[in-house]
Amino acid sequence: MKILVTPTSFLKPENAAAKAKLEAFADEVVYNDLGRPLQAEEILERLDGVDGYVAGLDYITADVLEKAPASLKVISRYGAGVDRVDMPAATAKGIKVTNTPGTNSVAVCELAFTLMLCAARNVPKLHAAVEKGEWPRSQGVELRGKTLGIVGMGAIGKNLATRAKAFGMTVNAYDPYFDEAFAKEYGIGKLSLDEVLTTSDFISLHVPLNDSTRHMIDASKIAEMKDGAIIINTARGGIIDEQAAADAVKNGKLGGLGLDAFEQEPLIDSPLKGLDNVIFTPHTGAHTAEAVSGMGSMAVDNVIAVLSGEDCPYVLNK
Ligand SMILES: NC(=O)c1ccc[n+]([C@@H]2O[C@H](COP(=O)([O-])OP(=O)(O)OC[C@H]3O[C@@H](n4cnc5c(N)ncnc54)[C@H](O)[C@@H]3O)[C@@H](O)[C@H]2O)c1
Ligand SMILES: O=C(O)CC[C@@H](O)C(=O)O
Repeated sequence: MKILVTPTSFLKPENAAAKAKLEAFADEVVYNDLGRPLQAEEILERLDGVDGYVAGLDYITADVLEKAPASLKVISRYGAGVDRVDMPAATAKGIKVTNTPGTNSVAVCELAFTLMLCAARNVPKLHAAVEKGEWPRSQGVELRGKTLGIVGMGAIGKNLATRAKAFGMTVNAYDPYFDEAFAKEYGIGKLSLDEVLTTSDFISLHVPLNDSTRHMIDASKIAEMKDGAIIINTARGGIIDEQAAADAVKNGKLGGLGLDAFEQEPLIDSPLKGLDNVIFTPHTGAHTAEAVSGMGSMAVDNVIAVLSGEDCPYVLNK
Protein backbone atom coordinates (compact mmCIF):
# COMPACT_ATOMS: atom_id res chain seq x y z
CA MET A 1 0.00 0.00 0.00
CA LYS A 2 1.20 3.51 -0.83
CA ILE A 3 -0.28 6.51 0.97
CA LEU A 4 0.07 10.20 0.13
CA VAL A 5 -0.28 12.56 3.12
CA THR A 6 -0.50 16.30 2.37
CA PRO A 7 -1.63 18.29 5.47
CA THR A 8 1.62 19.75 6.80
CA SER A 9 0.24 19.95 10.34
CA PHE A 10 -0.07 16.14 10.26
CA LEU A 11 3.69 16.09 10.91
CA LYS A 12 3.34 17.92 14.26
CA PRO A 13 4.41 15.91 17.34
CA GLU A 14 0.72 15.54 18.37
CA ASN A 15 0.32 13.11 15.48
CA ALA A 16 3.29 10.86 16.30
CA ALA A 17 1.02 7.91 17.15
CA ALA A 18 -1.17 8.35 14.06
CA LYS A 19 1.93 8.68 11.85
CA ALA A 20 3.45 5.52 13.35
CA LYS A 21 0.15 3.65 12.83
CA LEU A 22 -0.01 4.71 9.18
CA GLU A 23 3.63 3.83 8.54
CA ALA A 24 3.12 0.39 10.13
CA PHE A 25 0.10 -0.21 7.87
CA ALA A 26 1.55 1.03 4.58
CA ASP A 27 4.56 -0.06 2.53
CA GLU A 28 5.29 3.55 1.64
CA VAL A 29 4.06 6.90 2.95
CA VAL A 30 4.84 10.04 0.95
CA TYR A 31 4.52 13.44 2.67
CA ASN A 32 3.87 16.89 1.24
CA ASP A 33 7.23 18.40 0.29
CA LEU A 34 5.81 21.83 -0.62
CA GLY A 35 4.60 22.97 2.82
CA ARG A 36 1.27 24.26 1.52
CA PRO A 37 -1.97 22.93 -0.05
CA LEU A 38 -1.38 21.38 -3.47
CA GLN A 39 -2.74 22.60 -6.78
CA ALA A 40 -4.20 20.10 -9.26
CA GLU A 41 -0.98 19.48 -11.24
CA GLU A 42 1.02 19.08 -8.03
CA ILE A 43 -1.40 16.42 -6.79
CA LEU A 44 -1.18 14.45 -10.04
CA GLU A 45 2.63 14.53 -9.90
CA ARG A 46 2.44 12.74 -6.54
CA LEU A 47 -0.37 10.22 -7.13
CA ASP A 48 1.53 7.54 -9.02
CA GLY A 49 0.76 4.15 -7.41
CA VAL A 50 -1.08 5.77 -4.50
CA ASP A 51 -3.86 3.70 -2.85
CA GLY A 52 -4.90 6.14 -0.12
CA TYR A 53 -4.64 9.91 0.09
CA VAL A 54 -4.85 11.78 3.42
CA ALA A 55 -5.72 15.19 2.03
CA GLY A 56 -5.20 18.68 3.39
CA LEU A 57 -6.77 21.69 1.73
CA ASP A 58 -5.65 20.57 -1.74
CA TYR A 59 -7.63 21.36 -4.89
CA ILE A 60 -8.81 17.87 -5.89
CA THR A 61 -10.60 18.81 -9.08
CA ALA A 62 -12.61 16.67 -11.50
CA ASP A 63 -9.61 16.71 -13.85
CA VAL A 64 -7.31 15.35 -11.11
CA LEU A 65 -9.80 12.60 -10.31
CA GLU A 66 -10.31 11.64 -13.96
CA LYS A 67 -6.53 11.34 -14.40
CA ALA A 68 -5.92 9.68 -10.98
CA PRO A 69 -4.42 6.17 -11.13
CA ALA A 70 -6.80 3.21 -10.76
CA SER A 71 -4.94 2.30 -7.55
CA LEU A 72 -6.51 5.29 -5.71
CA LYS A 73 -9.36 3.96 -3.55
CA VAL A 74 -9.84 6.58 -0.85
CA ILE A 75 -9.41 10.28 -0.17
CA SER A 76 -9.39 10.79 3.57
CA ARG A 77 -9.96 14.51 4.23
CA TYR A 78 -8.07 15.75 7.25
CA GLY A 79 -10.83 18.09 8.43
CA ALA A 80 -14.55 18.69 8.03
CA GLY A 81 -14.96 20.53 4.72
CA VAL A 82 -15.01 18.60 1.43
CA ASP A 83 -15.61 21.56 -0.87
CA ARG A 84 -12.18 21.18 -2.49
CA VAL A 85 -12.89 17.57 -3.50
CA ASP A 86 -15.03 17.16 -6.62
CA MET A 87 -17.44 14.66 -5.09
CA PRO A 88 -19.31 13.64 -8.25
CA ALA A 89 -15.99 12.94 -10.00
CA ALA A 90 -14.70 10.92 -7.02
CA THR A 91 -17.90 8.90 -6.89
CA ALA A 92 -17.84 8.30 -10.65
CA LYS A 93 -14.32 6.92 -10.30
CA GLY A 94 -15.29 4.69 -7.34
CA ILE A 95 -13.06 6.65 -4.94
CA LYS A 96 -14.44 6.84 -1.41
CA VAL A 97 -14.21 10.22 0.34
CA THR A 98 -14.14 10.46 4.13
CA ASN A 99 -13.80 13.36 6.58
CA THR A 100 -13.23 13.90 10.30
CA PRO A 101 -16.43 15.59 11.57
CA GLY A 102 -16.31 17.26 14.96
CA THR A 103 -12.56 16.88 15.46
CA ASN A 104 -11.89 20.59 15.09
CA SER A 105 -15.22 22.10 16.13
CA VAL A 106 -14.00 23.50 19.47
CA ALA A 107 -10.84 24.89 17.86
CA VAL A 108 -12.79 26.68 15.14
CA CYS A 109 -15.49 27.94 17.48
CA GLU A 110 -12.84 29.36 19.81
CA LEU A 111 -11.19 31.16 16.88
CA ALA A 112 -14.58 32.53 15.78
CA PHE A 113 -15.12 33.76 19.33
CA THR A 114 -11.63 35.28 19.39
CA LEU A 115 -12.33 37.13 16.14
CA MET A 116 -15.66 38.35 17.51
CA LEU A 117 -14.02 39.72 20.69
CA CYS A 118 -11.12 41.23 18.73
CA ALA A 119 -13.53 42.97 16.35
CA ALA A 120 -15.68 44.22 19.24
CA ARG A 121 -12.64 45.82 20.88
CA ASN A 122 -10.48 46.50 17.79
CA VAL A 123 -7.62 44.55 19.33
CA PRO A 124 -5.31 44.26 16.27
CA LYS A 125 -5.34 48.03 15.70
CA LEU A 126 -4.66 48.73 19.39
CA HIS A 127 -1.81 46.24 19.40
CA ALA A 128 -0.28 47.87 16.33
CA ALA A 129 -0.63 51.33 17.92
CA VAL A 130 1.11 50.28 21.14
CA GLU A 131 3.90 48.67 19.09
CA LYS A 132 4.40 52.10 17.43
CA GLY A 133 4.63 53.85 20.82
CA GLU A 134 1.09 55.26 20.69
CA TRP A 135 -1.42 55.00 23.55
CA PRO A 136 -4.96 55.37 22.09
CA ARG A 137 -7.87 55.16 24.52
CA SER A 138 -10.23 53.38 22.19
CA GLN A 139 -13.87 52.56 22.77
CA GLY A 140 -15.34 49.22 21.76
CA VAL A 141 -18.59 47.45 22.50
CA GLU A 142 -19.48 44.61 24.84
CA LEU A 143 -20.82 41.28 23.63
CA ARG A 144 -23.18 41.18 26.60
CA GLY A 145 -26.68 42.12 25.51
CA LYS A 146 -25.85 41.91 21.80
CA THR A 147 -27.47 39.53 19.34
CA LEU A 148 -25.41 36.84 17.66
CA GLY A 149 -26.83 35.25 14.50
CA ILE A 150 -25.37 31.88 13.62
CA VAL A 151 -25.76 30.61 10.06
CA GLY A 152 -25.22 26.85 10.14
CA MET A 153 -25.82 25.32 13.55
CA GLY A 154 -23.74 22.16 13.18
CA ALA A 155 -20.75 21.09 15.27
CA ILE A 156 -19.01 24.49 15.21
CA GLY A 157 -22.15 26.63 15.30
CA LYS A 158 -23.43 24.79 18.38
CA ASN A 159 -20.15 25.20 20.24
CA LEU A 160 -20.21 28.91 19.45
CA ALA A 161 -23.83 29.22 20.57
CA THR A 162 -23.21 27.86 24.07
CA ARG A 163 -20.19 30.10 24.60
CA ALA A 164 -22.08 33.17 23.38
CA LYS A 165 -24.92 32.42 25.79
CA ALA A 166 -22.35 32.35 28.63
CA PHE A 167 -21.31 35.87 27.55
CA GLY A 168 -24.88 37.12 27.92
CA MET A 169 -25.68 37.31 24.21
CA THR A 170 -29.03 36.63 22.60
CA VAL A 171 -28.36 33.81 20.14
CA ASN A 172 -30.45 33.04 17.06
CA ALA A 173 -29.64 30.58 14.30
CA TYR A 174 -30.64 29.55 10.82
CA ASP A 175 -30.11 25.99 9.67
CA PRO A 176 -32.36 23.99 7.34
CA TYR A 177 -31.76 21.00 9.64
CA PHE A 178 -32.28 23.04 12.83
CA ASP A 179 -31.75 20.96 15.98
CA GLU A 180 -34.85 21.84 18.02
CA ALA A 181 -33.77 19.89 21.13
CA PHE A 182 -30.38 21.62 21.29
CA ALA A 183 -32.00 25.01 20.74
CA LYS A 184 -34.52 24.40 23.50
CA GLU A 185 -31.85 23.27 25.94
CA TYR A 186 -29.66 26.34 25.35
CA GLY A 187 -32.28 28.97 24.53
CA ILE A 188 -31.34 29.51 20.88
CA GLY A 189 -33.92 31.23 18.67
CA LYS A 190 -34.96 29.61 15.39
CA LEU A 191 -35.09 32.20 12.58
CA SER A 192 -35.06 32.30 8.80
CA LEU A 193 -31.83 33.33 7.07
CA ASP A 194 -33.19 36.81 6.39
CA GLU A 195 -34.34 37.21 9.99
CA VAL A 196 -30.91 36.19 11.29
CA LEU A 197 -29.16 38.59 8.93
CA THR A 198 -31.41 41.58 9.64
CA THR A 199 -31.54 41.30 13.45
CA SER A 200 -27.96 40.46 14.44
CA ASP A 201 -25.16 42.65 15.77
CA PHE A 202 -22.70 39.82 15.08
CA ILE A 203 -23.17 37.20 12.37
CA SER A 204 -21.02 34.07 12.34
CA LEU A 205 -20.97 31.71 9.35
CA HIS A 206 -20.61 27.94 9.83
CA VAL A 207 -22.03 26.40 6.67
CA PRO A 208 -20.25 24.22 4.11
CA LEU A 209 -19.33 25.88 0.81
CA ASN A 210 -21.50 24.51 -1.97
CA ASP A 211 -23.74 25.83 -4.76
CA SER A 212 -26.45 26.85 -2.27
CA THR A 213 -24.09 28.78 0.03
CA ARG A 214 -21.75 30.42 -2.50
CA HIS A 215 -22.05 34.20 -2.03
CA MET A 216 -24.98 33.70 0.37
CA ILE A 217 -23.68 36.95 1.89
CA ASP A 218 -23.70 39.38 -1.03
CA ALA A 219 -24.32 43.12 -1.47
CA SER A 220 -28.11 42.76 -1.22
CA LYS A 221 -27.93 40.70 2.00
CA ILE A 222 -25.41 43.12 3.52
CA ALA A 223 -27.70 46.05 2.67
CA GLU A 224 -30.42 44.49 4.85
CA MET A 225 -28.14 44.00 7.86
CA LYS A 226 -28.08 46.27 10.90
CA ASP A 227 -25.78 49.26 10.49
CA GLY A 228 -22.44 48.42 12.09
CA ALA A 229 -23.00 44.65 12.03
CA ILE A 230 -19.84 42.56 12.30
CA ILE A 231 -19.47 39.37 10.23
CA ILE A 232 -17.22 36.50 11.27
CA ASN A 233 -16.32 33.88 8.66
CA THR A 234 -14.30 30.88 9.78
CA ALA A 235 -16.12 28.57 7.34
CA ARG A 236 -14.99 29.01 3.75
CA GLY A 237 -14.07 31.84 1.42
CA GLY A 238 -16.71 32.08 -1.27
CA ILE A 239 -19.59 32.17 1.20
CA ILE A 240 -19.10 35.96 1.38
CA ASP A 241 -18.77 38.15 -1.70
CA GLU A 242 -15.47 39.71 -0.62
CA GLN A 243 -15.73 42.80 -2.84
CA ALA A 244 -19.22 43.55 -1.46
CA ALA A 245 -18.00 43.06 2.11
CA ALA A 246 -14.99 45.31 1.55
CA ASP A 247 -17.21 48.04 0.04
CA ALA A 248 -19.58 47.79 3.02
CA VAL A 249 -16.74 48.20 5.54
CA LYS A 250 -15.38 51.15 3.56
CA ASN A 251 -18.74 52.95 3.46
CA GLY A 252 -19.44 52.23 7.14
CA LYS A 253 -22.39 49.88 6.62
CA LEU A 254 -20.50 47.03 8.29
CA GLY A 255 -18.67 47.56 11.57
CA GLY A 256 -16.03 44.96 10.82
CA LEU A 257 -15.10 41.53 9.60
CA GLY A 258 -13.23 38.66 11.22
CA LEU A 259 -12.03 36.26 8.53
CA ASP A 260 -10.17 32.95 8.60
CA ALA A 261 -11.14 31.73 5.13
CA PHE A 262 -10.84 33.38 1.71
CA GLU A 263 -11.84 32.84 -1.90
CA GLN A 264 -8.15 32.74 -2.88
CA GLU A 265 -5.70 31.41 -0.31
CA PRO A 266 -3.21 32.69 0.59
CA LEU A 267 -4.68 36.19 0.55
CA ILE A 268 -2.33 38.26 -1.62
CA ASP A 269 -4.17 41.04 -3.45
CA SER A 270 -7.56 41.73 -1.95
CA PRO A 271 -9.96 44.65 -1.56
CA LEU A 272 -10.25 43.51 2.08
CA LYS A 273 -6.68 44.51 2.88
CA GLY A 274 -5.83 47.79 4.58
CA LEU A 275 -9.33 48.38 5.96
CA ASP A 276 -10.13 49.39 9.52
CA ASN A 277 -11.44 46.57 11.71
CA VAL A 278 -11.01 43.82 9.16
CA ILE A 279 -9.14 41.08 11.00
CA PHE A 280 -7.45 38.16 9.25
CA THR A 281 -6.15 34.78 10.31
CA PRO A 282 -4.58 32.44 7.72
CA HIS A 283 -7.13 29.57 7.59
CA THR A 284 -5.87 28.42 10.93
CA GLY A 285 -9.15 27.72 12.73
CA ALA A 286 -8.42 24.01 13.06
CA HIS A 287 -4.84 24.41 14.17
CA THR A 288 -4.78 23.70 17.86
CA ALA A 289 -2.79 20.83 19.33
CA GLU A 290 -6.02 19.08 20.23
CA ALA A 291 -7.70 19.45 16.84
CA VAL A 292 -4.56 18.54 14.87
CA SER A 293 -4.34 15.34 16.87
CA GLY A 294 -8.06 14.61 16.48
CA MET A 295 -7.99 15.19 12.70
CA GLY A 296 -4.80 13.15 12.29
CA SER A 297 -5.93 10.08 14.18
CA MET A 298 -9.39 9.99 12.57
CA ALA A 299 -8.03 10.61 9.06
CA VAL A 300 -5.55 7.73 9.51
CA ASP A 301 -8.24 5.42 10.93
CA ASN A 302 -10.50 6.26 7.98
CA VAL A 303 -7.89 5.58 5.29
CA ILE A 304 -6.88 2.30 6.94
CA ALA A 305 -10.50 1.19 7.39
CA VAL A 306 -11.41 1.78 3.73
CA LEU A 307 -8.23 0.16 2.39
CA SER A 308 -8.76 -2.83 4.71
CA GLY A 309 -12.33 -3.27 3.45
CA GLU A 310 -13.74 -2.51 6.90
CA ASP A 311 -16.89 -0.54 7.51
CA CYS A 312 -16.03 3.17 7.88
CA PRO A 313 -18.85 5.38 9.20
CA TYR A 314 -17.24 8.52 7.79
CA VAL A 315 -17.52 7.62 4.09
CA LEU A 316 -19.51 10.49 2.53
CA ASN A 317 -20.17 8.88 -0.87
CA LYS A 318 -21.28 5.33 -0.06
N1 LIG B 1 -11.47 27.50 9.37
C1 LIG B 1 -11.25 26.21 9.44
O1 LIG B 1 -10.12 25.78 9.57
C2 LIG B 1 -12.40 25.26 9.39
C3 LIG B 1 -12.32 24.08 10.15
C4 LIG B 1 -13.41 23.22 10.15
C5 LIG B 1 -14.50 23.50 9.36
N2 LIG B 1 -14.51 24.61 8.60
C6 LIG B 1 -15.68 24.90 7.74
O2 LIG B 1 -16.81 25.04 8.58
C7 LIG B 1 -17.91 24.33 8.02
C8 LIG B 1 -18.82 23.87 9.14
O3 LIG B 1 -18.13 22.90 9.92
P1 LIG B 1 -18.91 22.00 10.99
O4 LIG B 1 -17.90 21.09 11.56
O5 LIG B 1 -19.72 22.85 11.89
O6 LIG B 1 -19.86 21.19 10.00
P2 LIG B 1 -21.26 20.52 10.30
O7 LIG B 1 -21.55 19.64 9.14
O8 LIG B 1 -21.28 19.93 11.67
O9 LIG B 1 -22.29 21.75 10.30
C9 LIG B 1 -22.68 22.43 9.14
C10 LIG B 1 -24.12 22.87 9.36
O10 LIG B 1 -24.49 23.72 8.29
C11 LIG B 1 -25.84 23.45 7.99
N3 LIG B 1 -26.14 23.94 6.65
C12 LIG B 1 -25.88 23.35 5.46
N4 LIG B 1 -26.30 24.15 4.46
C13 LIG B 1 -26.82 25.26 5.04
C14 LIG B 1 -27.41 26.45 4.54
N5 LIG B 1 -27.56 26.65 3.23
N6 LIG B 1 -27.82 27.38 5.42
C15 LIG B 1 -27.68 27.19 6.75
N7 LIG B 1 -27.15 26.07 7.29
C16 LIG B 1 -26.72 25.13 6.44
C17 LIG B 1 -25.98 21.95 8.14
O11 LIG B 1 -27.34 21.55 8.31
C18 LIG B 1 -25.12 21.70 9.37
O12 LIG B 1 -25.89 21.74 10.56
C19 LIG B 1 -17.25 23.18 7.23
O13 LIG B 1 -18.07 22.77 6.15
C20 LIG B 1 -15.96 23.78 6.77
O14 LIG B 1 -16.09 24.31 5.47
C21 LIG B 1 -13.51 25.51 8.60
O1 LIG C 1 -6.51 21.21 6.95
C1 LIG C 1 -6.92 22.00 7.80
O2 LIG C 1 -6.29 22.95 8.19
C2 LIG C 1 -8.32 21.83 8.36
C3 LIG C 1 -9.28 22.15 7.33
C4 LIG C 1 -10.53 22.78 7.84
O3 LIG C 1 -10.81 23.90 7.08
C5 LIG C 1 -11.64 21.79 7.75
O4 LIG C 1 -12.32 21.72 6.73
O5 LIG C 1 -11.84 21.05 8.73
